[in-house]
Amino acid sequence: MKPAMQIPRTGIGFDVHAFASEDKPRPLWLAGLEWPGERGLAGHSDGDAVAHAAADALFSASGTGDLGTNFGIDRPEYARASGVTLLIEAARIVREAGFEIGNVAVQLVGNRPRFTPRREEAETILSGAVGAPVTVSATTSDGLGFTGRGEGIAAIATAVVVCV
Ligand SMILES: Nc1ccn([C@@H]2O[C@H](COP(=O)(O)O)[C@@H](O)[C@H]2O)c(=O)n1
Ligand SMILES: C[C@@]1(CO)OP(=O)(O)OP(=O)(O)OC[C@H]1O
Repeated sequence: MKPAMQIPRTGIGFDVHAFASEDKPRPLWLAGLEWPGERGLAGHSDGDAVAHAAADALFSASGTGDLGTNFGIDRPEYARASGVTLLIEAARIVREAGFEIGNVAVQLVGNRPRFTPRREEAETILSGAVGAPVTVSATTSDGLGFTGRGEGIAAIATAVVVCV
């Protein structure tokens, strides 16, 4: 007998982190990579907005909450946590809830860092963390808004999961 078709579920995630103030410098971690010479992002964790948006899209698709409910800032173990660590844990939670992950697509919005030269490196690391393809694109906001003024970085993500 033909098995019933599993209808895929989509999810969405969005995250923003401000650049750290100059008197409290931090390294930049974004899309699972360190970016030497670039201004770091503020946050309880390492501020990796790309990894956070990807994790939130996975939680959204699987109905397993969001970043705050799974990794709240009241949890000292997540202080300075890397985005890749959070993404690995997010994928584990999603699979434990009975889903397989199809893919995750993320777009970062910001002037810097110039992302394209390291896109493949980032996609390899993030795909390894999720255990499914993660693609990342980048755009500026044409000089407009907080990303255009260089105050921070935004990332938006979608994910597809299937109940197994
Ligand atoms: N941080 C960024 C932003 C953009 N790119 C690349 O530049 C292309 C053009 O960006 P526009 O915002 O002017 O459309 C974009 O498609 C990316 O390939 C980048 O590498 N890093
Ligand atoms: C990741 C967490 C937890 O360390 O902290 P932040 O680095 O501040 O990141 P954010 O995207 O604001 O939200 C979720 C938090 O729970």
